[in-house]
Amino acid sequence: MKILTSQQIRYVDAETIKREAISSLELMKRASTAFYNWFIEKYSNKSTSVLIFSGVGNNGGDGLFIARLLHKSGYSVKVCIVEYKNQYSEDCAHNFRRAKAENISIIKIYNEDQIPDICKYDVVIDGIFGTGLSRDVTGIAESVIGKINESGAKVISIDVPSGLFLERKTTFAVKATETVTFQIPKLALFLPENNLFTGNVTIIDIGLNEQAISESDSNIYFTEKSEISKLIKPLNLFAHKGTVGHALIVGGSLGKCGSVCLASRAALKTGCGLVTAYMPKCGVQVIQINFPEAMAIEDRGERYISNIDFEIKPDAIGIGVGMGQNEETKKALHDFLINNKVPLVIDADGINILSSNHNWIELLKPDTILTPHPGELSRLVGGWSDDYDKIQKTRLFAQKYNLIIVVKGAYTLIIDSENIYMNSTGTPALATAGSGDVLTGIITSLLAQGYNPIDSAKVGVYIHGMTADFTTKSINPRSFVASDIIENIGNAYNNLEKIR
Ligand SMILES: NC(=O)C1=CN([C@@H]2O[C@H](COP(=O)(O)OP(=O)(O)OC[C@H]3O[C@@H](n4cnc5c(N)ncnc54)[C@H](OP(=O)(O)O)[C@@H]3O)[C@@H](O)[C@H]2O)[C@@H](O)CC1
Ligand SMILES: Nc1ncnc2c1ncn2[C@@H]1O[C@H](COP(=O)(O)OP(=O)(O)O)[C@@H](O)[C@H]1O
Ligand SMILES: [K+]
Repeated sequence: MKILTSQQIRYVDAETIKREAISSLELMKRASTAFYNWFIEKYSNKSTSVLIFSGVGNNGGDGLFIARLLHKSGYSVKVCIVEYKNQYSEDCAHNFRRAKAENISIIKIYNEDQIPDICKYDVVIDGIFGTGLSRDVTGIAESVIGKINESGAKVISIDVPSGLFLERKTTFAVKATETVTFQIPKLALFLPENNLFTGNVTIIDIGLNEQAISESDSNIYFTEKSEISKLIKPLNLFAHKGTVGHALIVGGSLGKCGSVCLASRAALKTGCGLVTAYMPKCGVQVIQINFPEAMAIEDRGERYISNIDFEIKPDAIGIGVGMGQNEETKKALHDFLINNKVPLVIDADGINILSSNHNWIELLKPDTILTPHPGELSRLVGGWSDDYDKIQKTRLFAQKYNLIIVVKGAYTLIIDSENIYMNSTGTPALATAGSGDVLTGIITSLLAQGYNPIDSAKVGVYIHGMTADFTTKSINPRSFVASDIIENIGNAYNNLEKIR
């Protein structure tokens, strides 16, 4: 699904009205009804008291329409119009008149003293500003947003938290508990630094014209299940272990050999036919005892890798997990990169070694996948001033070296020289030791099975996140560990295959 800018959203809005021959009011009705349906499912008790703050644009129009729907179905509703200017949008003015005629309690707010006691209400709905925000919030809107944030009330924002900029850093906005956004994912809703404003984000369909969305020129995508599902390769009836890919995992050092075990096990559980672990001597017994399905090759180093040398012919290699940064290991990585021709995933210390030897990055073949967490990324591309700057720096880095960078975290970003894919699966349960090692194993396995590098990254990150999504009820997220990801890879495949 494409992630669009506010300007593109306006275009899709206008094109939907034109191509489907509906009025703008009808589109507002669709959006408000979709919000209302979401709301009544979550707050089915009609004694819930609702305070709605509406602006004078179409976001405010939605707020008023929602007020009418809630009032009609028996909820106790009060509306405060935050009149930051006296020129209402046509559809907002229409709904204002209708709401008044329907005897909904409405007040206009021009100064702070008029703001009601927000804490008295069970839920606040925020419809002050939407995607039309064009400058910093000041005046009465600023005061109201300040009061909402101080109140500690449960706040649901319509489309976007009021005050959130879609294309640049936000410093002041409604701090929503939930944001219910209309159909098109907006980049700003999924950036770590905006989580304070957005709370939990839900995307709801409002019937915008799909053709108009697909015509919009965007190279940022929000990954969807249906798209990932189509990428999964079918199994061949005559497959044998030699035809479905051989993954090699290179890593480990004394005390960190578990990382290679996790990555290797994840690789095999993702479906490649063979896995070999390349480890220092101290790791070989560890993996052979813990994971008999894997083969192992011993490096000549006792405690760390000192010379990467093997005769097997793997289809993909994942390197770096638990590897450490001993000088001999660094040289071993350098020599390996000079000679390697096999599709490659680099993680953890592999990335750290490259960060401290920047000219080695040029040794990487096009479409090599790097999987940094935020700390590793900042060493690799340099620091950033905000999330937009982080994305821009990573994009330029990916373009310069022709690489695929998997920026790990909630809503992991997969950035190559042309596109950005934002992952939509996963929960904080994944913030656990070894979770990244498992991801390296999954992506390496997909590469070994013949998926192209960008699909390997997209599918791998998606499956990894799905394992946490499934288990929120069966495993409390606090006690979810990396092995639980591995155990649920099969369930993730089942789920993806179900919708094909
Ligand atoms: N996606 C869709 O297809 C659909 C979208 N819909 C809804 O429409 C919403 C977008 O509506 P919108 O364009 O009317 O913008 P919105 O944010 O309500 O207000 C803009 C007004 O605020 C003003 N203004 C801006 N910044 C300001 C500031 N700092 N301080 C003071 N004023 C400021 C600005 O004035 P101007 O910049 O022109 O001076 C303008 O008057 C969208 O979020 C969704 O809820 C659905 O109804 C239907 C389907
Ligand atoms: N809050 C979160 N929501 C979704 N995914 C997360 C969250 N926190 C971490 N993850 C995922 O968990 C993995 C953690 O990787 P990493 O930090 O390298 O772990 P480790 O070094 O312990 O293996 C990444 O894939 C990341 O995207
Ligand atoms: K809003």
